Amino acid sequence: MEKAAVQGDGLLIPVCLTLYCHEPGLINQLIDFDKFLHGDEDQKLATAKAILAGFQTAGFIYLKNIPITASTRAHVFNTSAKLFRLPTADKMAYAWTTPEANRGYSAPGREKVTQLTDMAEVDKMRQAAPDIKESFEIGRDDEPGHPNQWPHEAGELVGFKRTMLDFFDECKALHVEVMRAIAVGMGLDDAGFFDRFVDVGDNTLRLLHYPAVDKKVFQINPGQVRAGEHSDYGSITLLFQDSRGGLQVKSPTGKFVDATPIEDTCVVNAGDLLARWSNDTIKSTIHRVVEPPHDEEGGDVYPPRYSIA
Ligand SMILES: O=C(O)CCC(=O)C(=O)O
Ligand SMILES: [Fe+2]
Repeated sequence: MEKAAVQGDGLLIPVCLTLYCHEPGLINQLIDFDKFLHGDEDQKLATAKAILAGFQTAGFIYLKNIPITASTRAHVFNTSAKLFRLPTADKMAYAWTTPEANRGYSAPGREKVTQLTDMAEVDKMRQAAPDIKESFEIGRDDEPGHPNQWPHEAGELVGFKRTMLDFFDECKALHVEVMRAIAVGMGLDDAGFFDRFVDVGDNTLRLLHYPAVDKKVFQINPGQVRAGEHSDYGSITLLFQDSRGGLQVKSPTGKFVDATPIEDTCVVNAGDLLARWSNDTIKSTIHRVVEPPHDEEGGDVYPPRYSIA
């Protein structure tokens, strides 16, 4: 679901991402996905075309009326928060291991998301402005040689695995449907053209927690981010974000614009693979997470942000 993110030990791993903005060339696409799934032929086609147009312009869209219910999403966010509440030592027992596996826990400071590929440059950037986040990656559960790092199910974490595997499956199904919309939008005869490339479920479910952070951190260091600028490496990313804000998308003019959270929507962005598949007619847009745009609570600290890619 998600470009290379660079782990603290110098390994490249996949990462992910999202938008909403008013910059020319970037879209304000809020698309009713139910019209693709259950509408008449005209609605299906119009919706598919809007989705494709969104990916060809901003590279980001918002979908509403997706089949994954609000209560499921709330439950998955709550379950994610429970995992991140574990003591660090417990989480480290499930530490992310290798890029091939791309599963498990990455503690704050370990992963630096960036477009840089020179490891010395990446290390310099990590020193100057580490990402202020922790993440937990889950892959398909039946991949030989790469077991998921399931946390011990006691206390608050009872049911974690079932919750995440069910959500993984729902996201996988939605992924296949969005790819079908792209195929229809492209005018391909076979709406299922992309199915065979995406239905194995080689996806990454990425739980993200951006801990509460002292506002001074951003004032002292103008380069400080919660997650560095990057493009995602895969076909598409489905991104669920809380209401905190901070996600930004790079416009064609090079300016970062806010991808403001919209309740009850899923942000979907195209990744590098889909850009390649489409001969770069679809855009894999650079995005990042910075301090929240609104300081609702006041005080010295920004509250945490949770998202799931
Ligand atoms: O947390 C977010 O909103 C963005 C996360 C992201 O872009 C990523 O993990 O690739
Ligand atoms: Fe991303």
